[in-house]
Amino acid sequence: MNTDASELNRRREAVAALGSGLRRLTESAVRSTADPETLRRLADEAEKLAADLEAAGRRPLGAIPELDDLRIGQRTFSPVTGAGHPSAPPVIVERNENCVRGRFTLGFAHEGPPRFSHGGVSAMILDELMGWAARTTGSPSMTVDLAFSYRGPVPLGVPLMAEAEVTEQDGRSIRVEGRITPESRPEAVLVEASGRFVTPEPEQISALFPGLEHLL
Ligand SMILES: CCCCCCCC(=O)SCCNC(=O)CCNC(=O)[C@H](O)C(C)(C)COP(=O)(O)OP(=O)(O)OC[C@H]1O[C@@H](n2cnc3c(N)ncnc32)[C@H](O)[C@@H]1OP(=O)(O)O
Repeated sequence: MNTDASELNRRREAVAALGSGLRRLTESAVRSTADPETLRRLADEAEKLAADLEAAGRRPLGAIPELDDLRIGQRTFSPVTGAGHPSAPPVIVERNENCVRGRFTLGFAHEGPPRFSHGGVSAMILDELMGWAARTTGSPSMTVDLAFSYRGPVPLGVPLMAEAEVTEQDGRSIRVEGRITPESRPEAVLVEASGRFVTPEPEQISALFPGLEHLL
């Protein structure tokens, strides 16, 4: 496959375009009040679309898309930040020295209590952003312990912000704090998180991610 910069850009834009269309479809599907005949017809069309995509080529389990950069946490098909993922908000991340900030808006696809986000969605967003913050230390790491305090419901359809920063590093262990707030009121913390990330030993990395060591 041709992987020069312009070809990668064309692919990046096309992946984002498909992701955007699928997000609109997902949002429409979970809001739909259509009659059963319409739903069945659209279900058949969805099966055909899926078959076309499958026939056009699929990556095997464990293969890293060429658009990804694992060293900074960038995953094209991440369920949190991936422009190509059908249910990612997607969170748009800015990296700073030892902290990261993500901006996003949640929709019906992320609903838990009526009008508010599912608690697991908030947890998933914080886990990912805190992982990006841990990566600012320069070492790859994995979440081993993560605790959340839900202080207020997270509204759908409102611009939100997630922030995470490294608070301590001791050998392989990295402590990270995170929070979700409305973008317009950063002082109003809705979800708070505290976690620990551990850098696997080189032999653990080889056992867990064979062949990918040079990408981590
Ligand atoms: C390499 C990067 C790839 C990209 C990752 C993307 C981010 C993710 O999505 S991570 C996914 C979710 N997380 C996981 O699946 C991790 C599962 N856990 C593991 O595989 C292992 O715990 C692993 C490999 C990280 C570390 O294993 P191992 O080296 O045997 O741990 P171990 O020696 O027992 O513990 C290391 C330290 O962490 C602590 N620790 C381990 N597990 C926990 C835990 N659950 N809670 C609190 N502390 C823990 C230990 O107490 C120890 O601390 P200390 O050094 O102070 O004694």
